[in-house]
Amino acid sequence: MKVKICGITNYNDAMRSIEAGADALGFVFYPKSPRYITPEAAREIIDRLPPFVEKVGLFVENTPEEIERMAKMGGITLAQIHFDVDEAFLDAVDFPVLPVVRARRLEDLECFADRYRLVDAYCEAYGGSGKRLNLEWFEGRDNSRIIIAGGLTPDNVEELRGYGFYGCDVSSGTEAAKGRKDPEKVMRFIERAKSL
Ligand SMILES: O=C(O)c1ccccc1NCC(=O)[C@H](O)[C@H](O)COP(=O)(O)O
Repeated sequence: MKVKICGITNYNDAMRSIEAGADALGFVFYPKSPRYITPEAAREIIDRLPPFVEKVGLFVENTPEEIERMAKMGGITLAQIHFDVDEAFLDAVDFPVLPVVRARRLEDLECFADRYRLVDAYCEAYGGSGKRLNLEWFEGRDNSRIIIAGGLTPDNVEELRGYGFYGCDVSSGTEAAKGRKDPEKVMRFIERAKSL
């Protein structure tokens, strides 16, 4: 399973995550987040990172024009879009896009059926809440295009076994404090997720 470590704010956390086996890193371009990083600061980190690791920018309620401008400024390779967007909005963004579904219930998952999407627990803060999703919603479904997020930790990630998710995403469950990673949690999370 692919693993994204989200909420990267500094070079050391980025490198430790990559060395532990992360497939993707997330940079939160949302000023109200405790993990906020400017596109310029993300660029300074990303320019020093090795290739073949996805650098994901997180956008909340931005226009396609803002997303493109910040994405290029930040040097990211994929835009993760937190918004109640439709297909037309996604098509208007001139950049590879990962739409986020904030799930309240099973029916929410039916949208974007032909795209890969990240499914997160519904919360006012848009993400990084540590709130869990109900895994029962995913039983008996094709989850091969779903990246599961929401309240995952090194201690519960093995519960994802058997669901066939494409990937998983974690933020607060690998932190020592908001915006600072705990290297031991990062290593343990990735090791267990990769064993599924
Ligand atoms: O992490 C944030 O602060 C954040 C703020 C605004 C929009 C999205 C945000 N994070 C999104 C993520 O992809 C998180 O990794 C995801 O919500 C899971 O978070 P957690 O439950 O803490 O593992």
